[in-house]
This record gives sequence, C-alpha cells and structure tokens, in this order.
Amino acid sequence: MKFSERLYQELQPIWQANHNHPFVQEMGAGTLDKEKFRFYMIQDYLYLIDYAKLFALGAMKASDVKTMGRFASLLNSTLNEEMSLHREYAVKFDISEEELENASPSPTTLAYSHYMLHVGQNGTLADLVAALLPCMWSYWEIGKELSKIPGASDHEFYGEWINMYSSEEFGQLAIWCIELLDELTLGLPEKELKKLEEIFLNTTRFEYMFWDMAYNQAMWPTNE
Ligand SMILES: Cc1ncc(CO)c(N)n1
Repeated sequence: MKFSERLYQELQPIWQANHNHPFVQEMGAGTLDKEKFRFYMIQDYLYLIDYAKLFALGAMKASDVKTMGRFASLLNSTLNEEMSLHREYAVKFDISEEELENASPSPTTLAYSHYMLHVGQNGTLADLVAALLPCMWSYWEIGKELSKIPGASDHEFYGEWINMYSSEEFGQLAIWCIELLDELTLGLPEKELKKLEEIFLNTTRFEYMFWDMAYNQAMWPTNE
C-alpha cells in the first residue's frame, strides 16, 4: 500500500470531523456568518505567508532540479494565485490593505504555521512534505465535496472559495505533493514512517483547529 493510502485510511475519522465542522458545512450551505468568514480570510492570509515559505524551504531541501522546479511552482501558485483569491475577498469584505498588513496572527495561526516551519527547517524533505500535505489535500477534498452541493459554487460570497479549492489546477498541485510523499517514503523503515504519520496527524489536527478558531473568531484569551 502506498504511504498516502495508509495515511488516508488511518486518519479518516479526523478528516470526517474536518469536513463536518460547522464552518465548512455552513460555507457549503451558504449560511456562514460573514464576520466569521472575514476573520478566517485575514488569518488564512497570514497563514499562507508562512506556508509559502515552506515551499521555498522545499526547494532548498530538494535533491534534483525537477523537484526544485515543482516547489518553485507551488511557491508561485500560492503567492500569485491562491493569495489573489484572498486579496479579492479582502475587497469584497471591506478589508483594507492596511488592516491586512497590520493584522496579528491568532494563537492557532501562530501555532500551526510555526509548527510547520519548525518541521520544515529541522527535518528531512519527507518531514516537510508530510507537514504541508494535509493543508492542500484536505482543502481539495473539502472543495470537491462542497462543489457537489447545488448552487454552492455560485454563492455570492463562498462560491469563489469553493471554485478555487475544487479546481483541477489546485488538485494537480495536491496530487503532486501526494506522489512526492509516496516517492520519498518508498522503502523507509516503519519507525521512520511512524514519525511521518505523527507529523501528518499533527497538521491534520491543526486543520481542524483552524476551522474552529475561525468559527469562534478566537484570539488570545486576554486582551493585553
Ligand atoms: C489553514 C489552511 N489550510 C489549507 C489551505 C490550503 O492551501 C489554506 N489556505 N489554509
């Protein structure tokens, strides 16, 4: 069995919990509170700045030119395509450039992005890919699922989000990361695979926490 298939099977319950989160469900139903989405967009923009750096680190750690090129392309897509979606949403939701630039990351955003950067900086290329994969893979799955709901892709506010993450282009990037992880894990001892599974599990858990943070608009528990 491919390592990605093993991960997918073993972590189904958590993936289901992510899909069933009220933030995701209400986005699909078109009933999500706009203030919650606005909060999410700002936090996700901050998150993607660090996430993009992970692709740059991937290019650094890659041992062949083809893989470097793929990471360069992922870096470009994140900065110039995915984050363009966020910049368009910012206009739609009345988020000024100043507000976006001055925004502070929530504890969950900080914890998630810093965990990934820590793994990316200190680990192997396989560790880095295991850390970043749940992000792309779960968004693609959620995008595809929501795009099946009649009318969801045409929704005035949430349609664009669904179209971006269910798109063929986004799917191709996710598939490439899945294939890379399978290649990098071929023949690795069980002890090493367990470590990668733990990393993948952690960022999968962070995905859930990110939806939850956005739904509750959760910043630090004290205002100081
Ligand atoms: C928190 C989070 N996970 C995954 C993605 C997909 O890139 C995103 N934009 N944000």
